[in-house]
Amino acid sequence: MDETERQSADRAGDAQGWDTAKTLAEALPYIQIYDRKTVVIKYGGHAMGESAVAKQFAADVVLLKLMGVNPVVVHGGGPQISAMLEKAGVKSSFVDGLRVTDADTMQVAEMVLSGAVNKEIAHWITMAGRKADVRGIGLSGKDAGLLTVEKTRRTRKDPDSMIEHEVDLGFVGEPTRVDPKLIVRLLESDADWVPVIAPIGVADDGQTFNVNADTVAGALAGSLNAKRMLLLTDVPGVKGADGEIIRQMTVGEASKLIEDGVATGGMIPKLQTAMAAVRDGVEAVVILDGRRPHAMLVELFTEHGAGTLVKAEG
Ligand SMILES: Nc1ncnc2c1ncn2[C@@H]1O[C@H](COP(=O)(O)OP(=O)(O)O)[C@@H](O)[C@H]1O
Ligand SMILES: CC(=O)N[C@@H](CCC(=O)OP(=O)(O)O)C(=O)O
Repeated sequence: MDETERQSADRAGDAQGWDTAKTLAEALPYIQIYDRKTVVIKYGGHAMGESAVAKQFAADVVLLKLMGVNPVVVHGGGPQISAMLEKAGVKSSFVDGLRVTDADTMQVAEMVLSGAVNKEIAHWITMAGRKADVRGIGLSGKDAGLLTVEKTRRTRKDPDSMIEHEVDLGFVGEPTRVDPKLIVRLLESDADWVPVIAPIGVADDGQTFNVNADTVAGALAGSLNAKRMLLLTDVPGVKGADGEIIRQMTVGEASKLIEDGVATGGMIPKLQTAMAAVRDGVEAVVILDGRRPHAMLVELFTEHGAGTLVKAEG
């Protein structure tokens, strides 16, 4: 509290201040667990919603940084790409939650992801952290050779002939190599830098690819040996067959949800990413509602947690 606030505060009825202090004190064990640990945060396009919500997200990221966590933000922007494509009169379709990406779509996707969305999030982090010199740094998988990809292959069985044929997704890629040197340098620096990464990758021949943002977050979390990966989306967690949110599940249970068709659309790459990240050594992945103010803080710093946690078997 600064001096002006102190003068105007109603000191007699300040029970709220004591509650706040109690909450902070109770967070101490969790603050120590995450001290100087890397937490990869995937911020989905659906979670961004209105700018007030996104600004609140940026403020929470700054708070995490000042509490000693090393947040790395990977963002999506699916709905924002769709809106821009619609304006341009370009039709878009999805296969298993992945956008079929022709050359025109690729151009729009990169413009929206690396241009508009990336710079906006990095800027809001810088704005929210300016008094403490916390700075957002906007990058994409193209910068410093961060993300190498190869073309994603998908096959489908024709229901009549039962013959498998390839579905061409165009310029959709999946990570083959992550070179996290630049990110590690940024995190190790004494400066409070927060990397913000757009999900664009480059193939060995130099071609630019559109990559699902969950997949990028997972690959990066694995290569950084992150303590946690948080997937912020527009649902309170993963729903089971009964429609209830599942609080915790193993990698095997996550796989079964996809097999049984309980997880569909965008939830498929999310769960596949969570499973791969856990197998790569990320301690746990949490899928949670990014539209709810302070969801990340509830997950990391309270005993309740938020959303659905995916962890290894046993
Ligand atoms: N079992 C499930 N539990 C929760 N959400 C699910 C499930 N199956 C499919 N979904 C869908 O997945 C969506 C989240 O994925 P997506 O739209 O790609 O989000 P984002 O843009 O945040 O990455 C939810 O809004 C929901 O409609
Ligand atoms: C290949 C593919 O599907 N790429 C995504 C990239 C953005 C993304 O993943 O955004 P969300 O996290 O908001 O869904 C797309 O074009 O929509």
